Amino acid sequence: MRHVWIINPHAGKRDQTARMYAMADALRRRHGLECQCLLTDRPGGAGEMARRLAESGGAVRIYACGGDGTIHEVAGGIAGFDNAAMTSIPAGTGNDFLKNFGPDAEKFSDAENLWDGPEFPLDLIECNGRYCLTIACNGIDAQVADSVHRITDASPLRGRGSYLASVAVNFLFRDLGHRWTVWLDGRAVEGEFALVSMCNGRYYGGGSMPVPEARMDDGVLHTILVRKVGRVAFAKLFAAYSAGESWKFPQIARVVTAREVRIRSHGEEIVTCLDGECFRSGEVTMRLAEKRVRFFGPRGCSPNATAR
Ligand SMILES: Nc1ncnc2c1ncn2[C@@H]1O[C@H](COP(=O)(O)OP(=O)(O)OP(=O)(O)O)[C@@H](O)[C@H]1O
Repeated sequence: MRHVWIINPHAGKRDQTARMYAMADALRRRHGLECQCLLTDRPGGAGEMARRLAESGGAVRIYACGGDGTIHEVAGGIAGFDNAAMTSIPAGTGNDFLKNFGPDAEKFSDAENLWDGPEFPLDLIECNGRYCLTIACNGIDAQVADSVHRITDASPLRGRGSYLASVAVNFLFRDLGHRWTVWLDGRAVEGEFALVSMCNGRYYGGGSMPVPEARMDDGVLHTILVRKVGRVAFAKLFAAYSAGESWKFPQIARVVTAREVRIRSHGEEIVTCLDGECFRSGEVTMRLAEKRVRFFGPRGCSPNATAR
């Protein structure tokens, strides 16, 4: 069994490459493991490295060292491969994925808790030929995520701070609605939508939790649909949405459990964000990819630790 660290030196506030090398070295010395460290050289590099390792055919455990973007790439790279499993060593800014594990998230910082940890398969969301581990969002929340990257590059704000700044910018200066047709397992709904987000995990945007019932291994995806509303109504909804209480606004928001959700825009391109990584297109299809990635973690941990 190989143990491979895929390290994103550009994740988080400071480069943690040296700490990752030291952890890999410690496992090599203490347990005689075959450990290797690889550094990403560009965006998308972690996904390609993970895929190459999985395609090589041998048993491999991959440690995604970075933030949600790095985890997203590695999960997409090994999705569907039986010989490859992954975990996360947090070195990112938001690290929203690990929030799903509750207090056990801290244990992921030490590879000593990981190398022989149990495996459990997680569901994924397949979206336009890519994979998403936690939340696939479309509309205003994806626009917010898209702007977060620009704010983070251009200011000292990080994490929740840059997220809230991005919410303010989009809320004040962008259109809050889009004319879309949305198919829920083939059933069409037409109208103006602020956002349509499919949730496998519970957290994004530095800690917002739109659907607290979402579980990452139950073969069920929860999609939250929010209709276009005025800025005042949206401001009232925002806090409830982030706290998983959008049920307080039944005229505006609803949650469905469709296995496939398709969105077609009748105007500008749809902004989609998968685990914080954004792209634009005219049509988006999101569907359940059940138990598609093998994940391992500290003994006793659960990706549903904070689920209601
Ligand atoms: N060598 C590299 N050079 C430049 N960018 C890279 C490199 N390797 C990876 N990236 C990009 O760095 C970005 C940020 O990585 P990541 O999301 O893991 O960290 P983060 O943004 O600090 O954390 P989080 O997403 O948890 O807030 C990703 O979009 C990834 O594609």
